[in-house]
Amino acid sequence: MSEGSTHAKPYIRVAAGLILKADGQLLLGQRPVGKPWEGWWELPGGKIEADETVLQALARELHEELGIAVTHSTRWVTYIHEYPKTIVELNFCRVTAWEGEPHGRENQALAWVDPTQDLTVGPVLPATEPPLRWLRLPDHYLLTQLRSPEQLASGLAQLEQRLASGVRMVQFRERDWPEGPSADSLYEAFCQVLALCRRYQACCLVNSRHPIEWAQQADGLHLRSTDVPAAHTWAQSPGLLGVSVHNSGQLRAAQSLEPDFMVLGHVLETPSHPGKPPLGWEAFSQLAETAGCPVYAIGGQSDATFATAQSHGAHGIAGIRQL
Ligand SMILES: Nc1nc2c([nH]c(=O)n2[C@H]2C[C@H](O)[C@@H](COP(=O)(O)OP(=O)(O)OP(=O)(O)O)O2)c(=O)[nH]1
Repeated sequence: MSEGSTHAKPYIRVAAGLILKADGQLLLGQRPVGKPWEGWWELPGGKIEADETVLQALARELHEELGIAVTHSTRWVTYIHEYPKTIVELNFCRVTAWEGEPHGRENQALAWVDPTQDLTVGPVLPATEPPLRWLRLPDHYLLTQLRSPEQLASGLAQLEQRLASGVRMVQFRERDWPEGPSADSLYEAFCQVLALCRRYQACCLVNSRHPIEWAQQADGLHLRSTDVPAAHTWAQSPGLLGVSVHNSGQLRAAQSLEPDFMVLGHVLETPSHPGKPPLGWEAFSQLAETAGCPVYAIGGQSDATFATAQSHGAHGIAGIRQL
């Protein structure tokens, strides 16, 4: 190393809370005078001490900064951001229950904002922008299963039922369509699915087994893990990008595409992967922690597993049957 060359940047581990009211409002705080980035808005939280877990640090920081006692929090996304002088590992956690009314105990201003709209405060720290974007992702991700022209009408009726009961993100994926994944008859079915999604203001992503042009007509592309290497050579398609992964190698490869989210599984036994051993929740949470973006759990998921999925770091659940 030549004289005067820079030393490695300090690596700071931070726990930051997405404090969410039941109506979706999110709490932001303004960095107080005297701190780096003073006046910028951020998620409440702070540095993790050596002997603390992420959730312990979060609870301590939120008590110190806001005077609240956290009663329910889950890990969400761990995201690494490089600033000019530091590298920050942000352990974003969702906080959905607490005691006390948050108030700035460090002279910081606070604001409840609607994360689905343009922010009424600003600017937010650069590393705080991704989680605000990710919060817009619905927590249920439904995969279609129309199967065949004969079963199309009943498949569409089932899809409409799921949309009517609140599903807001759909992946068009037909593995068994008898005429193949690019057939004209399937394109017609896809157009009907897209129209249904539009009617319910749900977004529709198209699986990469189907023609890329279909994804361009919809709201984004969902890549199979086997299509990740080829995706580097494709022109970037607009909209959301989701990627399916099953192990750490695939997860690393998917990261290079900087997707909006990943789908990881199968977590539990599922009829679509008979005889293949499931990942289980521990492996799921260890892998999800390294993804750097929201992760949906897939495989045996239903409302009965939703809380377990979130307590293992999932953004939400994905599936065909029970969503
Ligand atoms: N709390 C929080 N920190 C964030 C966010 N986004 C982001 O880049 N950071 C960065 C800014 C800082 O470099 C670091 C947090 O450090 P900090 O200085 O606030 O930590 P702290 O509360 O423990 O402060 P101190 O002990 O140094 O006074 O993480 C965010 O949304 N919330």
